[in-house]
Amino acid sequence: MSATTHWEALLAWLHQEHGMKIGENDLRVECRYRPGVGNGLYALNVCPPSTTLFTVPASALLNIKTLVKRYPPRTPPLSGTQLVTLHLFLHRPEGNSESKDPAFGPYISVLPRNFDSHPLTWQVRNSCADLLQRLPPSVSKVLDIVARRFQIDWDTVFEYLQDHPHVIDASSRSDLDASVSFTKDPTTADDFLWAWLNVNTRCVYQRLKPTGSDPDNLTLCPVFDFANHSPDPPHLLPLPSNAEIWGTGSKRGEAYGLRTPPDASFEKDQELFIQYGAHANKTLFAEYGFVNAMPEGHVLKGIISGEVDLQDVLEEMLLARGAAGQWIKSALEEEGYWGDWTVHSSPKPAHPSFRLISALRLYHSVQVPTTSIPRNPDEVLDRWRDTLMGRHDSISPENEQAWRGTLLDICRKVIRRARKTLEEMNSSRPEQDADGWRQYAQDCIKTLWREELEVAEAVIVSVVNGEEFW
Ligand SMILES: C[S@@+](CC[C@H](N)C(=O)[O-])C[C@H]1O[C@@H](n2cnc3c(N)ncnc32)[C@H](O)[C@@H]1O
Repeated sequence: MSATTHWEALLAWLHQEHGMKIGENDLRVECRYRPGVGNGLYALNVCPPSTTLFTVPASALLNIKTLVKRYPPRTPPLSGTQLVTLHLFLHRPEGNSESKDPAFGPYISVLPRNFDSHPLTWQVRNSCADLLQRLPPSVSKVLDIVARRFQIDWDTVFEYLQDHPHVIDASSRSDLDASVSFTKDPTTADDFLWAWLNVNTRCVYQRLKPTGSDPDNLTLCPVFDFANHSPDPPHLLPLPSNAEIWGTGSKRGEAYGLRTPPDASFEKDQELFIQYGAHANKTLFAEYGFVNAMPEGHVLKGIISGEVDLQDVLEEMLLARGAAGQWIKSALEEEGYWGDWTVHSSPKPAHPSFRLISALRLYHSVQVPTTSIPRNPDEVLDRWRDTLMGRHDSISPENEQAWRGTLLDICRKVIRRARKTLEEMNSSRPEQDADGWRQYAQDCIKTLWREELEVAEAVIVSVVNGEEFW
């Protein structure tokens, strides 16, 4: 089936099976394909502010409410992510054919058929080492966290299938039999990964449970999940929810959809975006497999906001300080200042985060390069804590000068390694692949390094200009 036929089949299913209104005043968007980004949502006509673009009935959503009764219970229950992933896993389309799921088949059939270009796929399959090795350390770290989440969900669902092998009988696939619940072979893991990535890259927040922060408040919503991300407004907004307004959660789930914001209208044929949270590029890449576009120089000039996470650099520095480093690490952990040490290109001037400044202040509270613990630890810590609490602006002028100097060294190091990797990547030809995604992935990785380079350059300018940061 072509993309257009898939879209039409999806609309027919939403209308006929779920009673969704698809007249021109009820469905004001259409799915269209754009190379590099895939499918997206486009306005069929001019859309004034505060216009409902479409409403998908609750019964057509894939979430804990619509699925829980279909599967035997477990204690503790499968999470929303695990349940939706299990359902997709059991009804994955075979080859180029359609999903045979009698309940959600036409929806499952429009989902991406593979995630070869997603970095989690490389990590789980142990493939594309050339790309994985080129990731900035901070991106590898986020990817490891995503991979751990995937592994926990896969282990849990696998265990569930072992306890309930007859669940496999509900699968509409011809290639799944009960043996799946006994062997965790790579093909089965790959099927589960496909399902999990669909959930992780396409689920949206929907208030289903009484507590707003419940991790099961997520849903796969047809049509909605064609919306791509843009860091810049205007963004479409989810339809208001009664469950959210009353703070109650929703017994059977609610219809869901999108509307235009109160302060923006959209032209006919314009692509319509949502914002997948205010994520840094490293998170967008590890979770969703893409990065925000960054024209050269825009981060350096502060036109686009860039961020670098310096965890690996600081950890290396602390390791080199022996017992003193270990002592500093413990103090940072105890005060809740361990990690999340970042530098930013905007708002101007480019600057280190307060957490980074604080870590560097403590680092220099023990004379560098001394490797032994200070003789007056309480005194050292008290003076440092005064800066955390705002009782003092600094530990001392010498300490300020020292951490600013170290920040310059760190930025120079970041620039060196970014330049080196970019040069290597520019001089090596990417491996060819049939779908052409490798070039796209390489470009994303280069953007990640360029962000590191430009943020570090901008911070050097700030330090050299004597900017005060707080
Ligand atoms: C919710 S889906 C959006 C629809 C998707 N493009 C499709 O083809 O079905 C999220 C995925 O779309 C892609 N995507 C979203 N926003 C993007 C953007 N600004 N640039 C590139 N890819 C984007 C990423 O692959 C992401 O994992």
